[in-house]
Amino acid sequence: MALLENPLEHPEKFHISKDLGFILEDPLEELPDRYQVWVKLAKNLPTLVEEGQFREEAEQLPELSIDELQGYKEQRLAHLALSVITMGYVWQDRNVKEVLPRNIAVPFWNLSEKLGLPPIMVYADCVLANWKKKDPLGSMTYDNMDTLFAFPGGDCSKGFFLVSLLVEKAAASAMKVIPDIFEAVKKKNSESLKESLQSVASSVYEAYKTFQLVHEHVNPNDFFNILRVYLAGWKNCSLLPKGLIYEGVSEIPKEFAGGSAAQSSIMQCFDALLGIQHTTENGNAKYLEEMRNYMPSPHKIFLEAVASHSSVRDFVSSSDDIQLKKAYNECVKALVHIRNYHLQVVNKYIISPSSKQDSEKGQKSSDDEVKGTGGTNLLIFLRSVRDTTKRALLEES
Ligand code: HEM
Ligand SMILES: N#Cc1ccc(NC(=O)NCc2cnc3scc(C#CC4CC4)n23)cc1
Repeated sequence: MALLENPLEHPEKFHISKDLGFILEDPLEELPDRYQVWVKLAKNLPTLVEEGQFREEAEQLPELSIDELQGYKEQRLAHLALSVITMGYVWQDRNVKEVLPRNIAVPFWNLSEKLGLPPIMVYADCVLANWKKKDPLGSMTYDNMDTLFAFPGGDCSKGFFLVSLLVEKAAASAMKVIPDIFEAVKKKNSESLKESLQSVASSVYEAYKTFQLVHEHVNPNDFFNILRVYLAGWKNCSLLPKGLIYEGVSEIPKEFAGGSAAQSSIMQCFDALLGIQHTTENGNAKYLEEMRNYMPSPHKIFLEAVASHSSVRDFVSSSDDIQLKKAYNECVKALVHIRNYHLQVVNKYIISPSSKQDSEKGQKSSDDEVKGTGGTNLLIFLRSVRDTTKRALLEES
C-alpha cells in the first residue's frame, strides 16, 4: 500500500471505500481450509459457552502460522475470528482466564502486528468486518443482513453490531466529499465548501435517524447482563489487574483496553474535519488519541492526515459568508444531536439496568460496572465529548 500517497486524495489506498467509508466491503466469510478451524470455533461460541465447553475446544486448536493468509480481507477475517475466540476464552465465565494459550496467542499477536491492531477485539473487528448480506444481490438493510459471529445473549450482539454498522454506513456517505472539502478550502471556494458541508450535515442526520434502530434490535438487559461482559478488556480491569499473559509471546502480562466506539473512525473523522478538539483536561483527547491505535493502521493514518490538514474551521470562522457559517454549524448541530441521542441510549442500556441490578443486589455496583469498556467513566466522557462538540458552534452574526 502506497503510504506516501496523499490520503486525502486517495482514500481508497487506505482501505476506505467511497460508498461504505471505513466499513470493510464484502468481508470474506471463510478462510483457506487450514484456518477454517478458527472460523468454525468462533461461529460455535454461543453454543459452546452455553455448554461450558468453549475453553476446552479452544485449547484443542492447532497452533498455525499466519504466513499462508493471503491478502487483506483474509487477514481481517482471521483477526476477527481470533478476537472472538480470545474474548470467549477469557470471559467464558466469571472465573476469568489470565493466560491465553499459545495456539491462540501467537497467531493473534503476529496477525495484530501485521494489521496495526491490538491483540484484542476492536470495533473494526466485530462491527466493521463482521457482516454479510443474506441475499448478496439485495441491499444493506437490517433484514437482509447478519453478523458472521455472535456472542451469547441471543440476537443482542447481532443487533448491537449491525445497527452500529448501519449508522456507520449512513455516515459514510459524507466520506466522498472530503477530497472536495480540502480542494474548496485550498481554492478558497466558499460556494463549493458550502455544498459539501451541507451534504456532510445530511449524512450525519441520516446516521442519527438510523440510530433509532437500536431500540428495535437490542435488548437492554441482554446487553447489560450478557454482551457487555464479552466486550470488556484487560486494562484498568479489577478481574485482570495485571492484564493478560499471551503465552508464547511474553511471560509478562499485557494490558489492552476493552472494545469502544471511540475506535469508530467515522466519528473521529467528523471531529477532525470540523476542527473539533476534545478537551485535554479530563483525558478525553488522550483517550480518543489512544483509541486511534485500536484502528486499522491505514485508517489511523487517514485520520491523522485529516486532523493535520483540516483548516475548514479556520477558513469558515474567518469568512464573512453567513451562509457558509450556517452550513458549518449544521454539521456541528447534527453531531451534537446524535451525541445527545446516544447519551439517552446509554441511560436506557447501561445506567438503568445497572441501578436495577444494584437495587436487586442491594449494593453499589463495583467500579468496573460504571466504567467504559475502555476503562473510562462513561457518562462523564460522553457528556464532555458532546459539550466540546457544542462549543465548536460558530457565531453566525
Ligand atoms: C446499546 C447501544 C449503545 C450503548 C449502550 C453504547 C454505549 C457507549 C459507551 C458506554 C461509550 C463510551 C466509550 C465506550 O465504552 O465505548 C460509547 C461511545 C461511543 N459510541 Fe456507543 N453505545 C451504543 C450504541 C452506539 C451506536 C449504535 C453507535 C453508532 C455508531 C455508537 C457510537 C459511539 C461512539 C462514536 C462513541 C465514542 C464517543 C463519541 O464519539 O461520541 N454507539 N457508547
Ligand atoms: N457497564 C457498562 C458498559 C457497557 C458498555 C460499554 N462500552 C461499550 O459497549 N463500548 C462499545 C461501543 C459503544 N458504542 C458502540 S457502537 C458499537 C460498539 C462496539 C463495539 C465493539 C466492542 C468493540 N460500541 C461501557 C460500559
